[in-house]
Amino acid sequence: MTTPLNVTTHSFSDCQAQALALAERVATRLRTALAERGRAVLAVSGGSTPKDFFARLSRETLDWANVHVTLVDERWVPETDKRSNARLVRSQLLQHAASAAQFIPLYTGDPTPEAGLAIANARIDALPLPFDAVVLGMGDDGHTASFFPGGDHLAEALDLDGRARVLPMRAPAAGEPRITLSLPTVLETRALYLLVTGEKKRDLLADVRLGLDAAQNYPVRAVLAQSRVPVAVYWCP
Ligand SMILES: O=C(O)[C@H](O)[C@@H](O)[C@H](O)[C@H](O)COP(=O)(O)O
Repeated sequence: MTTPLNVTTHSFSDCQAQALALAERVATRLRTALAERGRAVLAVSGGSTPKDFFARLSRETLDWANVHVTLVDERWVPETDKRSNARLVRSQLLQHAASAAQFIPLYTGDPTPEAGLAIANARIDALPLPFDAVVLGMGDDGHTASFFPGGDHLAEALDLDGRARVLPMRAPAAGEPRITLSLPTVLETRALYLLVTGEKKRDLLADVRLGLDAAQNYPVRAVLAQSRVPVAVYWCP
């Protein structure tokens, strides 16, 4: 029995075309927000996939000084660490025109995400939500954000009625302790994008759509099967 998904998929023959198309789409979303509300709010994910997207988006001409940029999730490391998503965003996205954006990191410098949770929650609470765009990635294990299989706060993070905006997350496949927006906060957006590459991730998404038993526990399924906001998947080989 297939899973009714709130998803449209945009497939590209090459990943530069994918990156450019998403950058143009997100830039349009930001320009609309700036025109209508005088400000825009963007949340992006880390990992290796978004580098080309970030490079393209960083060159888009718009009023970046009135754009708030934050992270969907973060590895609990300082920005001096190569694993830092804040480091990735500062070096790949907040360059060129986008260097003027207001960046709100999640890492607080506290020894653990649990210790930094109140500050991180306050930072997200202070944003003029809803987001205008949220860009997710996905791992080969079906995680997205830091919603990892076996995560210690996974059930709470995926609770659509949950009240926490940000949660700590420790999981076997997560590497460092993480901090992540909760699913209801990820879904508090005018537009939601899932940026994925490669056949393995394409097939994983197909398994979710087909409702295969193996896919039932992929955390990304919670994002694809919800009915609050449509998901636009951007895929390239
Ligand atoms: O902190 C992170 O790693 C991300 O936020 C995470 O959710 C990422 O999007 C996936 O792990 C995909 O990572 P790749 O793009 O490296 O495959």
